[in-house]
Amino acid sequence: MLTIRDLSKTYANGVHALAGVSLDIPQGMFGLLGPNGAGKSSLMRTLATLQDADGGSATLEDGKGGTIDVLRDRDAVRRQLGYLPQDFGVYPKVSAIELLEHFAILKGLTAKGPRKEVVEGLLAQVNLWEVRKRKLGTFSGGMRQRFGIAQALLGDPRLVIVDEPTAGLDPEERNRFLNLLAEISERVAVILSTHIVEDVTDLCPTMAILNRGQVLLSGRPVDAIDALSRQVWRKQIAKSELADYEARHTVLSKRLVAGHPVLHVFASDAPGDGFEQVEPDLEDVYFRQLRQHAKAA
Ligand SMILES: Nc1ncnc2c1ncn2[C@@H]1O[C@H](COP(=O)(O)OP(=O)(O)OP(=O)(O)O)[C@@H](O)[C@H]1O
Repeated sequence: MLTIRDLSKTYANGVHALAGVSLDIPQGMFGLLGPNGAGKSSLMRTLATLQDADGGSATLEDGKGGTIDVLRDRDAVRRQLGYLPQDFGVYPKVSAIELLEHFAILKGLTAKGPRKEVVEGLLAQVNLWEVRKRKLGTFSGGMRQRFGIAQALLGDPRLVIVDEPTAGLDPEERNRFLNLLAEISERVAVILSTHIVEDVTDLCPTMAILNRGQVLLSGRPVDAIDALSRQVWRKQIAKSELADYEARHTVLSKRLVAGHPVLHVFASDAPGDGFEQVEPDLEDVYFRQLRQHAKAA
């Protein structure tokens, strides 16, 4: 669906935001996972034709047997693409239906009848029909993001890019939003960029981990989890023991449970010290990759 090869971008301040990114992004939901500053937004903005890359290529299938050069043929990409940026702003004094109408006109839906049908259909799809006449300034974070999805779906895109859409949403809104994305991904390719591991675990059949502009891993989460099988160990310790354990073990994560740190450590053989083996999850995969990358740097 989308093939990215050796994409690079260095900003004027010398930051290598993309350092030779290559990815194959299929239909369905693709999770792009990485910490703040990994380069996710730089990649999303490049694919959305909002900024130039320094080198590399990105090719999008056009659905008719041909391909589109994403870096050069911007108009063609824009006809196939919906984008929800990280900092999606709305006019607070305008109602949802008015603003969506306005975006629809900008997208080229000039005929009134069909436009009304599309706008109303999208508002119903993202569950904002009841509140369509309310001013956007009164919307919660989750409602705003669902409105953001409605505008991204205008013009029937084949690829939808959403950049960190769940940051700041409460658990219920986050769930609702992710369910909406899952529904959409049955029909269009969705790239979901996020620093929240569960967003990917819950939803994405394929994924990549990005850090400091480099792809650390890409493929199916289940395979990456399988590869860690029998190598993740867990133990609850006292806070005062933390530094000692960190010095002696490869600690992947520590989480406070009832005030006591629970460690996940990586070890190919039993690490002793009272650790018990656990089934690895995607968070273990993620922290292991980031750790290895930090060590190599
Ligand atoms: N316009 C810019 N000029 C200079 N440096 C930039 C610019 N945009 C991003 N950067 C830097 O490039 C790196 C990658 O940033 P980017 O926003 O792509 O990462 P990200 O993974 O989306 O992180 P975040 O979630 O924090 O936005 C960071 O070090 C950032 O400070």
